[in-house]
Amino acid sequence: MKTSKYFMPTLREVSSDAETISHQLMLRAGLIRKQAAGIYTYLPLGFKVLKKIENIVREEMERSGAIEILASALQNAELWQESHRWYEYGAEMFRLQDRHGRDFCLGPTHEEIFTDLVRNNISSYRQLPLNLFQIQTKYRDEKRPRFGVIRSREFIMKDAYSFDIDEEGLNKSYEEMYKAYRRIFDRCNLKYQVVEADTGNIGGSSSHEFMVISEVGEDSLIFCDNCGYSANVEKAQAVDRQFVAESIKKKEKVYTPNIKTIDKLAEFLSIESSKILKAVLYTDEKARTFMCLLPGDREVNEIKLKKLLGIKELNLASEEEIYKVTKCKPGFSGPVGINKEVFIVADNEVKTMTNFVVGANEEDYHIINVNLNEFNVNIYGDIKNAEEGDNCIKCGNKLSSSKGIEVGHIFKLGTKYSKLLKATYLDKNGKEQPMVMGCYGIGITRTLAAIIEQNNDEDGICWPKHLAPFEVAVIPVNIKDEEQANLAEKIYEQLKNHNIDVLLDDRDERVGVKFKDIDLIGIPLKIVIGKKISEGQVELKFRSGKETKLVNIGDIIEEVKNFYSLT
Ligand SMILES: O=C(C[C@@H]1CCCCN1)Cn1cnc2cc(Cl)c(F)cc2c1=O
Ligand SMILES: [Mg+2]
Repeated sequence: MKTSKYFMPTLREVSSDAETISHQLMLRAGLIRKQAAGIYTYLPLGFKVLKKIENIVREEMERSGAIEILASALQNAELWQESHRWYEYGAEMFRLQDRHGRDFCLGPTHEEIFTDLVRNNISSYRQLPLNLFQIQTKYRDEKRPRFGVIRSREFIMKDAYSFDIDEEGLNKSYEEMYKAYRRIFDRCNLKYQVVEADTGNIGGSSSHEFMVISEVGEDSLIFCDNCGYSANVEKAQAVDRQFVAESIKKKEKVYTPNIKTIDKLAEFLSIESSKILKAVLYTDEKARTFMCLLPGDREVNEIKLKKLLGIKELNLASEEEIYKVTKCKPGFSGPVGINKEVFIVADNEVKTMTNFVVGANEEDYHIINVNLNEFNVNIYGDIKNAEEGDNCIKCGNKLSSSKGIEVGHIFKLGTKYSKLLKATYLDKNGKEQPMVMGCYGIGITRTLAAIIEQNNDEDGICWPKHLAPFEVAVIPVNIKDEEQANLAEKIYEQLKNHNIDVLLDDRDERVGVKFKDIDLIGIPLKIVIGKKISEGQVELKFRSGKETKLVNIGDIIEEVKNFYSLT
């Protein structure tokens, strides 16, 4: 390919709404262009790398025995009504009607579609296990698309669905996918962590997420360097602290004028925030208001709370709802003296708290030296976020935390969809059984961005060699110099004849501009044709490490093949 005939519109600057380095570089290097909020066009360079990632995914999925299909993006509502999910998802689902007024959605995921396909075409245990996958565009109307293609409203996903006769079969399929995912992300040169994850409302028993370690990641992961325990903070557990028991002190109401936050209260009373009992009021889908209690230095984990109480909708109580329970405005809520009817859930760590501070349910007042006999907790449980510095639930070692970008998520679904959609098979006794399913997703476009997040420097993208949009860039220092231009053309042709994916930068630009562009788009190897031509030599410049090497013209093919270890 020659830059004079190519389409790679590079930019020097990008608008400030590109907050992450991958978003900035994908725009500047001419990989994508924004069509609308959360909707992108992939230009030639971006498309080429996308295809390389897809091929890695395809190869490893097929190696695991999965079979590729391509399902429709348009999905008929009937299937989502059968699975009761048509009304479960609200604004996030892109819905539309066809010319006959029939309801459709643009597929955000394909559990229903794949289950319907298999129930209509598989009927015997002899035809299982089966793992079907696709690489297809997904549509989700994210409330806040951000970070370029990392959280977009239209994205490319590899999604796979496995069908087995029983739990044991599912465990084997799940294990195969787990190994395939490791091979895929290893081949993408990604530094990632596999974490135990929440299954969300997709159902199923357990799931793992593949998290690319990155400060711009929206997910928080907790892990133990010692024993390898790692989990999304949504699900991560830590050892409950046992507070030192003190002898009971005299309870006392104290004036705390306008002190409404834990930190201000701890400072005002010169105590640790863990000596304060934090009370957070929530409402559920039945509009019941209930109170959560945790040590003041803990945060509520709403996913754990919902699971513990079996709640579908959880919202922070409004000022009115708080007033109804505490007869007070927010900031002074506490469990002492409220109506016995109000349901109280407390984190396990509250069990060992003594002489703690609570809101007095009176404006500008708190009560110190309160103890557990002053109120009734309906249920104790783990409703807190595990944090860095907590003790590992598995080995007791100190836990670490980092941010992650979720690039893969695999689920043991069980029989949720096969029961709802009657995807059954006849077992060897001729008895009808529901298939046991798993589902497995990789964000292809998100993986592209994650690779850039982890592979860049001040000059631009530093692709892992085998993922770069071109393998070599041939750059004559001065295209007007006949000898340089001819040699560049010759080298370009020679490389093409050896199946090297080469870009000839034949633009009439200063060499510095060419170097800047080629380094921005991250081509791993530049062959520079300049003054050394008189000694029959050219300069190889390597993108990562920025080293330079003079080679004889006759050795170029050898050198390039060595660099790509193609020999
Ligand atoms: O997609 C999954 C689970 C797995 C992930 C891997 C590949 C197969 N599906 C979970 N999920 C996420 N967002 C959604 C958004 C909408 Cl609007 C929807 F209608 C459904 C879903 C939905 O089900
Ligand atoms: Mg997920």
